[in-house]
Amino acid sequence: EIPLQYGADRLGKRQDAAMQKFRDNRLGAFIHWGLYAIPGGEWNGKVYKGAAEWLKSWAKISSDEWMKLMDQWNPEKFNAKAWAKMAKQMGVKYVKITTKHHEGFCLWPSKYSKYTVAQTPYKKDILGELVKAYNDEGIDVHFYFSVMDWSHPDWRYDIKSKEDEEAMARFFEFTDNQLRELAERYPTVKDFWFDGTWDASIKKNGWWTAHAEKMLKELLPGVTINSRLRADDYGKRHFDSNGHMMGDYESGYERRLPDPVKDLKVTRWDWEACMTVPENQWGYHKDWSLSYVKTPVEVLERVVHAVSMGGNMVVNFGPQGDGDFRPEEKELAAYIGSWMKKNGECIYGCDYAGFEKQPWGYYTRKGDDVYMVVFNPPYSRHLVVKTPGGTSIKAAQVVGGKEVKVEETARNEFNVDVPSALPDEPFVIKLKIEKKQSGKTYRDALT
Ligand SMILES: Cc1ccc([C@@H]2N[C@@H](C)[C@@H](O)[C@H]2O)cc1
Repeated sequence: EIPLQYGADRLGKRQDAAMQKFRDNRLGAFIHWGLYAIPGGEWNGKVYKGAAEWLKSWAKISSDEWMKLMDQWNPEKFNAKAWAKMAKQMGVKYVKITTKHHEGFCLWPSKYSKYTVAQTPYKKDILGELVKAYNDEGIDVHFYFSVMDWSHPDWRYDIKSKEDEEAMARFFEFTDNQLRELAERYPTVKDFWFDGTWDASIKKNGWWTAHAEKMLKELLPGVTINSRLRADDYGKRHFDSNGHMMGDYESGYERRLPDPVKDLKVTRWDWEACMTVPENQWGYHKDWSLSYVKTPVEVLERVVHAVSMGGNMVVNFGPQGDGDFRPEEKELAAYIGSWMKKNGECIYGCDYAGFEKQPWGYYTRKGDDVYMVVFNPPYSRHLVVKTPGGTSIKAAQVVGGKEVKVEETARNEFNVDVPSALPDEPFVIKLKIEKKQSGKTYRDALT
């Protein structure tokens, strides 16, 4: 192995209680909320199709011009308790909030920046209100933090001169101050999810990324940190030059998921995916007709897909500038929540089952219970299950419903019956499995 000073701090999954809670949570929500929610993708009468939280970039707006939006920041419909109720009803166990996105506007009254809620007509500490409201509902709070800060004069994309080096030194001190401030003001925060760390200016300073993780873990024992923060001695990100994951969970699955057959390697480490409901909108965009908007079932399938491979899924919400949510997002939260109320046991605390993927859907597992989450019931009305060697199925029951017939059809192969009255939404069958060789003998073909 290559000797590294700023490579992975640990091999294998963290086994402490805080990480187990991160893992057991499984379903989270992202909140992308900032000045970009005010224009909602439109500038000077032109609607930009790109991600709304990047409007400043698409419309080539100067920071001075962009920050004038602060004078309009007064979300009169914002109600932290209502947001927390919506999250509770959706069944999310944690919420990741953009404390500061690339634009540099802070949802908390940071004393290190003049671009914060304190300098807006709203004045109050939005982040503080949200942390309290979510925590009061028993929901963990995670902080999204963009290292790249378009508003800061010392931010550099690359380091090509002594001045750049000196500027970035000041920038890292500014960032350390903000991170320490967040940790000290909101000590119940459970995770920092870093973004905006792909530029050369960060890759050439792997030492700082290791320092930032170490500093937060000293301030908040148990806190989890995403792999996206980290760059090693050679600028390698997420996984160091020896192939070991940095941080506590992989955070590369943004708007994409590992393949359930080809990418089983991800079951060896912790990982968390995040997704948008439109094709690519994190912040509020006023016109969702510009791209495909996933249906609630399509969102649900991605949640189950992630959990079936031992990962978490964070579903994104982009609140409006007035502090309310668009109807599509309220409906999505309600649908997911009603499904979780009936079937959440196949998500929360569940992991990869180690069964071969089948076309009808996904497996998840909790101890000896294996769940079949069915999205595509077959015309045969038989759900084929291929069990690992020495494993057999003792019983099968629809969650919230009746037993279904299980029949052994070949070595380590079973037919589990689809319920006679086919449910009108994805349904879950709970299997009782047992370590048992089959009583039957099977001959393989001679070919
Ligand atoms: C090219 C690109 C840069 C940044 C992003 C940010 N990461 C997501 C989690 C959002 O915050 C998006 O603005 C997305 C794509």
